[in-house]
Order: sequence, then structure tokens, then C-alpha cells
Amino acid sequence: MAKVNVLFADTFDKAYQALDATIQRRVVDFMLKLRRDPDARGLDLKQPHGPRDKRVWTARVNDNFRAVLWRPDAYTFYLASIKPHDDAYTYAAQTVWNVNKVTGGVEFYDHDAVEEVLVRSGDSDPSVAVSAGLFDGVSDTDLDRLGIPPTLVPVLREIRTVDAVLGIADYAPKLASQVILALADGKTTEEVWQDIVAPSTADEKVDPEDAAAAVDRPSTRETFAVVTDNSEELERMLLKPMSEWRVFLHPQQRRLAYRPKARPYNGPVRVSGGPGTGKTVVALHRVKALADALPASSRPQILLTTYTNALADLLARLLDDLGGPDLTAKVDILNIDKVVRDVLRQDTEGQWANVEILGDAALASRWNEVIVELAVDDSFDRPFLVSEWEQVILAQNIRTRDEYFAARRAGRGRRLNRADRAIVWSLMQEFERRLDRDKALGFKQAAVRAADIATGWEKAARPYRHVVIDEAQDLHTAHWILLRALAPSGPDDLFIVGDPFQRIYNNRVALSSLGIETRGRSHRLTLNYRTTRQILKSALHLIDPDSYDDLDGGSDTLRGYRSILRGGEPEITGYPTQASEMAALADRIRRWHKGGIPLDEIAVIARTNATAAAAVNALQAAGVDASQLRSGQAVDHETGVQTMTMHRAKGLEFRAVAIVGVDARHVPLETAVTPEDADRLEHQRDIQRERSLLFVSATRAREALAITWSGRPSQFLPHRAS
Ligand SMILES: Nc1ncnc2c1ncn2[C@@H]1O[C@H](COP(=O)(O)OP(=O)(O)OP(=O)(O)O)[C@@H](O)[C@H]1O
Repeated sequence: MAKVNVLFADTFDKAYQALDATIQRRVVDFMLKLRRDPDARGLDLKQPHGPRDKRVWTARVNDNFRAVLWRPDAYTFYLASIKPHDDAYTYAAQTVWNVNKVTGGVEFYDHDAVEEVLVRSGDSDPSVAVSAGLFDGVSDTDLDRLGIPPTLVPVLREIRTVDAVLGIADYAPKLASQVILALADGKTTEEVWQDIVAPSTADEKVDPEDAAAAVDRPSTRETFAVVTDNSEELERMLLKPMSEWRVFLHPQQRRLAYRPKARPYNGPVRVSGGPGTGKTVVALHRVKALADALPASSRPQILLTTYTNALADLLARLLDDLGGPDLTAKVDILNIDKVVRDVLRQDTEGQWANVEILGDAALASRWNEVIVELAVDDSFDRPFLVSEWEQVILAQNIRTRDEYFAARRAGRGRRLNRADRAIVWSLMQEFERRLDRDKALGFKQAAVRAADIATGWEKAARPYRHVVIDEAQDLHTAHWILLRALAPSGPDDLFIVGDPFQRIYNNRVALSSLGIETRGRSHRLTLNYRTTRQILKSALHLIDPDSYDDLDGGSDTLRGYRSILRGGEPEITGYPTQASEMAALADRIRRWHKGGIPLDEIAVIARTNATAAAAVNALQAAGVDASQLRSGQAVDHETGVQTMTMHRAKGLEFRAVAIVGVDARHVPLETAVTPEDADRLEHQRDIQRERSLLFVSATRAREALAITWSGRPSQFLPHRAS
């Protein structure tokens, strides 16, 4: 018998999750049976009356339930849903299927449901429909070129209202939904082609009659997952809630992660994209693809790293979700500081194995000591010295006075003459001498030493074959040199994922200058899976999208960044006092909770620990369960509303987010911004970083967002705050 292909749609998965456990078991048996012998009698394949597509069937799962499927040829089955007997026949008759001419992907939709949207919105009522069609300016040829299924074109011609567009986007196939939303938003057909359609087009010429050839296309797999012969794996795919990211990838996500083995990446790859575009998802799937291709070995050959400990823990949990222990056994998942620490530990001959690594607070008090004891005047304050140390001395691994005098200080706003340099160098030298004396290092300094050690290793001694990096925008130059040295240069060596718009630490690099060449291997994701269109729009108002550089000295853009999710408008509100702001916060949270959002799916985010603590106190006093999530601490779902700083919120997501204390003193935080007259460039960068913090915070929200303040509003919200 020829190979049987059985695939199930994301809608099938949802219908499955609504069934009770005994029927779920029957469903898995049914799927496996269909795969083994599609002509088995018990399957009872029958066609509905008057179908829109003659290749649609229903099949028996048990006496009460039937599956709805498309059988374009004898051996190919696409499962759409599972429904009670009569509903299954009705639904089967209504569905329209096709292989998309542009993407080559199989897609389907419920045509009757789409027509009902037009009736409900009044758009199809001839007595009302006097206004112009919303898509009159787009020709049939263009709609065809943009991958709109032919049967949807007449429907689009009837649309007159935005309500109808939104309703139809809920039912249309994925690509068509994105295209019509973007056209309705006023994007030109060329923009829609470039930003939405082109990344999903098929690699080869598409034969719309050949549904079997479509099975493996990335755009088919955006909606359909392949049924394998492993019942456990199948149950895992169907069962886990929120599992979509594990199974249904955007064509671009799939192409990036599951590159054919025969065509490895010929060097480092860089993937960028706005918040919520599934960068972490791509990194996790990339790890899986690399791991699947590796033979079992005694120690992990893949390093998956990110900036903070909390994010590394999150990655470990997600990777386990994706592939279980077979996968995680092949991967070291470490935050960047642990990577540094691991390398230093291997320096058993040298002086670094047992060194103490100091955090920012400990370093700050040492700087203060040096300044008080040595500085002749106050022309170089601690913020200046810290950034000079990190951005110049450590970034260029400068060890001598001569090297410092010859150093490039590009990007540093304050010019230093020779006399200035002499003073700064003497302060630096003394600062480092004291650390040496105490056998201590700062975190970034530790990274420099670790990079020195690792770059000295023979190629064969490099511990990993593949390094996958998430949240790359926040790594320091020394981290990059270190990571570069951990895997030998070669195919599939580095996979780098990050978003410059979310840079919240003061590190910036040009990767190519560090021997990490990603030119020709840089990709950008644009479809947001997390956040509603309404929230995204508000979040985008918080930043200036034209002023962000990428990791390679170029500029990054959010062009094409979009969502197809829908929800309410964010609330952006000021209050006279902090007490009234907090009282409103408690009310808002009660409202969200009453609306069905569990407390632990609600986050309160503030710029400082103090404001976060004030929010926790106010909520507790108002009888709302809340706790503060500290840095390094994992989310505890037992403790009610999760309250945290903007830094801690990075990489997380919640159904509802309230950002509090967004006033003129705290956002941007006065103490975190270099005065403009002290250093204009540094000032601009600080402001941008503060903006990014607010942007990161707002984009953690999936369904509901509130931004509030008391007193004078933040300068980042001026036009709405008035
Ligand atoms: N193909 C997909 N199908 C369904 N959900 C997805 C898909 N890709 C990503 N998601 C979901 O979208 C959300 C954001 O994904 P992810 O965290 O990977 O994005 P990100 O780009 O790393 O975000 P950020 O930079 O804001 O931290 C998650 O809930 C994830 O499960």
C-alpha cells in the first residue's frame, strides 16, 4: 500500500481538548487506525449531502462523534474537526478546501460561517449596502497574487464595514486573514506582498491539484500536524493546553528552525523580530532540530543560553514541553553568567577557578571608595566610570595604559583629552587592582576573562557543536567573544535570536567586528502571536521605531509587525495620587478576575522595586492576593497577582498587565538617565533604553493592558496623557 498521510488541523486539536477522556482515547485510536488502514470498514467513511467540496468526508469515531476530513486522494487525509454526528455532517458540507496557489499550503474554512458574518454585519444587505466596498481599490488579480482563495474573493467584494473584516478574519484561512486585515488597515498591495505573503511563498512551483505534495510544505504545517504512529506522542501533541507553539509553526518559523540537514546554515544565523513574534519558539525548535540530528553522546553538544537565570529556567521548562527528557539530555541550558562561571572553573591551573563574582551593588560601593579616595575633583562620576569601564575597557579587553590611550571611544558622548585619559586610567587601574587583591571580578569582567580562556582552547577542546542564543540584544561584547569560542566555526555553529527594540541593558555590539558574520543569514519575524492588535498599537506608540540599531551596526525596523488577535482597547489613565491609582488598580484587577482571568495570569509591572512593593501592599490591603516576583525568582502560581519590575518582566507573558507608576519621575527613571549636558549620546541611549523597558512591559500583555500614573505623566505618553 502507498504511504498514507494523515494530518490534523489546529481546529481538530481544539475540538479534541473539549471532549472527555474516554472519547479522547477513542479519537487517538481512530487516528492511528486511519493511518494504518484508511479503508478499514469500522471507519465508515461517508460524504455529506450537498458538500461545497466533493472530497470532504466524515468518519466514525464512536456512535456519537464523527470526524470531518478532506480526502483529496486515496491516501491523503486532512482532519478538520470532530463533532457530534449531525453537526459533523453539517460542518463537512460547509467547508471549502484548497491548496493555496501562492504558498502551496493546504487551507480550509467554513464558507457558511463567513457568509453569516456578512449578514450579521449588514454588509450583504442590498438595501443598506450603498457605500463603497472596502476592497474596491484592490483588483481581483492582486487578491489572487496575495493568496486569497478564489471562493473568498466574491465575499470580500461585499465587505463594507470594518466589523465585517474583523468577523471574516476570524474564519478565513491564516494567510487570508492577515492579508485582509492589513489591506483594511490601509497597507498597499505591495507592502502586503512584501511583509506578509512573500515570507510564506512556496519554494517550488505549486500544483494546486497535488494535495499529497503539499503535506510537507511549511505553510501546510502552519495549520496541520502530521499523525505519526506513536500514540504517546500523538496524545502529547493533542492534549497539552497552549500547545500550539509546539506543533503549528508559521512557515517562516518552520523554515528557520527545521532547515533540511542536507543544507545546513553555512555559519551564524540571526533572527530578529518584535515582541511576541515567536523568537523563543524558533530558538527552541532550532534546538530540537539540531538535537534530532545528533547521535547520543555522553555530554550535551548544544548550548542554549539567554541573559538571566529566570529566563534560562523558563527555556528549560519549555524545551522539556517540546521534547521531554530525550531532548533536554542533549542540551545545556544556562544563563550567560553561568556559562562564564563554567568556563572560569575550568581554569584550574590559573587564578580564576575560585574567583568571587560581584554584582552591580557590590561594584558600585567599590567604585565609590575609589572615587572618594583618589579622584581629585568630581569631573568623573560613578555612572561615567562604570560605562567607560564596561563599554571601552572591558569591551576592548584593555589591560595597559598605552592600550587605553590608543583605544577607540566611538559611541561615547564625552570626549577625553590626554590629561582626562590619564586620570580615568588611574582610577580604572586602582579599581581593578582592588578587585584583583580580593580575588573578585565583576560579571562583565568575568566574561572577558572567560573569553580569554576559551579563545585559547584548541578547536577539538571546544565544548559544544551548536550554540543557540536567546535575548541576544542584551549581551556584552565579551559574552559574544566567549560564545563564539565555545563552538568551532562551521555549519550550524551559532543561532542568534534577539530584538533590539527590547534592549534594556547597556550593551551594544557589531557582531561582524567580533568574527560573527550573519550577512545573508539574517531573518526577521513579524507576526505577533501574543498580543492583541489594540495592545500592539498602543505599545508601538511608546517607542520611536526608526531609531534602533540591529546587532550589526545597521538599523532594525518593525515593518510588517502585526497581530491578528482581537481584544479591548488598553486603558491609559492618570490619577491625582498614588493612593487613588492603587485603589483603581485593585478595582481593575477584580474586574479582570471576574471576567475570567485567574489572578496568577495578571501582572502588575513597575519601574522600581519600591513601586512594585507599594502595589503589593495596596493590593493585599484591598484583599487581593498578590506577591512580588524578585529577580532570579521563578513565577509561583500559588501567590496570586504577580508584581514585578520592568526588568523582571522581560520574556514573560500574562493574560492581563497593569503597568503602574508611569509618571514623569519614574519613567524614564531620573537616576537611570545621564544628564544631557554631561553626555548627550549616553543620555539619548539611556532614554531609549527606558522607552524599551516600557515597550517590553506593555508587550507582555496578551488580552488586557492598563497603563496608569499619578501626578505628572511620563514623557513617553504625552499625547494621550493630556
Ligand atoms: N507558531 C505559533 N503558534 C502559536 N503560538 C505561538 C507560535 N509562536 C509563538 N507563539 C506564542 O506566542 C507567544 C510569544 O512567543 P515567544 O515568547 O517565542 O516570542 P518572542 O518573540 O520570544 O517574545 P519576546 O521577545 O516578547 O519575549 C508565546 O505565547 C508563544 O507560545
